[in-house]
Amino acid sequence: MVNYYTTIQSILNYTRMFFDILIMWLLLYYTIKIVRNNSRTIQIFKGIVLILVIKAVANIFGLNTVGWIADMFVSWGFIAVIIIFQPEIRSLLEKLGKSNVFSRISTLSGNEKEHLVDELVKAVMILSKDQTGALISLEQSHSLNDYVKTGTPMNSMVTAELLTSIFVTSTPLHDGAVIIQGDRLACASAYFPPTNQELPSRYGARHRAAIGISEITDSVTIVVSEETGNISIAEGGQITTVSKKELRDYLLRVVCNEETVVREKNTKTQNRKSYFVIDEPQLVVEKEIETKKNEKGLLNKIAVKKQDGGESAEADKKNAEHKGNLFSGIFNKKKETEVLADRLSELEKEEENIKLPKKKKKKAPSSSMFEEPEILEQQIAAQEAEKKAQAEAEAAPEEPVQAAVIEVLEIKTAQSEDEAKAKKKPARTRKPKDSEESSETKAKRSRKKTEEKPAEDKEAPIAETSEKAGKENAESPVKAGAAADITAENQDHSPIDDVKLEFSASEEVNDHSLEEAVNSADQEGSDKHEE
Ligand SMILES: Nc1ncnc2c1ncn2[C@@H]1O[C@H](COP(=O)(O)OP(=O)(O)OP(=O)(O)O)[C@@H](O)[C@H]1O
Repeated sequence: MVNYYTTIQSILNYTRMFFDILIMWLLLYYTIKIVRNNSRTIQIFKGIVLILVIKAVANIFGLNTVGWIADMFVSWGFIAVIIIFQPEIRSLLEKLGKSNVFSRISTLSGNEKEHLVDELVKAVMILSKDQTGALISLEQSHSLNDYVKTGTPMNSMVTAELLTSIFVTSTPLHDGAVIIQGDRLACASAYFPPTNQELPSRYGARHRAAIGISEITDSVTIVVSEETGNISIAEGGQITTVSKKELRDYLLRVVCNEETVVREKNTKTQNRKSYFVIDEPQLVVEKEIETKKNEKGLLNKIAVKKQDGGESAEADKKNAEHKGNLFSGIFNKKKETEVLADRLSELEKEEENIKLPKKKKKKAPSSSMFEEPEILEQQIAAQEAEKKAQAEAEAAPEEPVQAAVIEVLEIKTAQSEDEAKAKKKPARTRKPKDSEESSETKAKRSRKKTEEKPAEDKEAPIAETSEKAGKENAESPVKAGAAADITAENQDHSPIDDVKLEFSASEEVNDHSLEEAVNSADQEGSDKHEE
């Protein structure tokens, strides 16, 4: 009797020990998992380990003060860790609270599960082909009821027709996500909290939302890109671009819980992206982390049903090399892939029966549409001002000539009127000769002269001014000609002569009118100068 009692007692003790170790192991496992998935926690974990090492070293060598400080850190560190990891702890507890032991999906029969997978694959294939954006989340053990509330409740059977209709862009329900609970389409237009991870710019709001929901729940989210038609799966904060076949394999595993074969060979560590792997993983270089190829990540979970009879490792390797991506190596069963291919081609045929409405071609936005309205207004105003200035310049071609004359007058105002009168005669006699010359010839002559003769002390400002006027007006024969008149004569005559030439270009100018012109031009020049 005593023996029986002690045996039961020892069995109970062993059971207790077993559960004790199991719970501790689970705690350790999940702690390491949380630490490893978060770069912030890795840093903090390293810090804690460092303090423990310092404490041990201090104890060994009898460094009392260092040991005391390390002790303080350890005893208060517990509270610090709780404060620092508050968001992580909260989400962990939330997950525990919301997890169902029996998820809706697990209560479905085998046929129902397979039907669900087929309908999903068919819908995604159509949406991908049509490049219609979609976001479909499959509830697992963690309830998505909170997110169902954010959308439009539907509670209908999952069919490819319904799914594709929802995401047609002209429908009111297309914006947001569809949530599937079990084999029911719970809601459309649901809103998911987007991730805060730093992602490449090509991933927009839809992909962010998919990663976001996969971070806080154990749901599996399928994303169809509107831009590329690519299909991606988000799970556990990771997103992976998959092919149609890979999508089906993955869903079979997730929904039907088919026994899978995880690749066992090639256990060497290799660089793999932390959360992004596209069809050609070698092209992706962002945020690489060291992971084991055979570890149970998202990629490795995509495997096929286990069957009797094996295929040689060589064939598997060849297959992997042929496909050239991470998914390829995991398919161990040739027969199985053939069966899958058959089912896929069947689905493709069925998919052809569903036609989506033709998309309206959107007008590509011009770059100016993205600019600020104020900047746009400023640009328009500047353009108008430029046009106005051009129109004015065209309407008043003589203005530069007048300006040049005024400049000449300003420089030469010191010269006496008598001198000007004395030089009137030759100017008048020369006038017909000048007027005979074409304005272009004058311009050429003026430029030549200016180049040949460097301006003399007295004449320099005039020459410069004339040259400037000539250059400015080189494009316009009228302006150039007028400027040349002044330039040419400046070399031999006084500025008053030039003025006379200018103003008597087409008609006879008498002394009186010339004086008046000189005076008025002088007045105008001084006014402008004042301005
Ligand atoms: N937080 C969210 N929850 C649910 N759906 C969202 C959320 N954010 C965006 N979406 C959906 O994504 C659409 C916008 O996608 P966006 O073009 O920004 O994403 P994307 O990741 O660049 O994908 P695509 O390649 O399809 O363009 C929205 O019209 C909406 O339907």
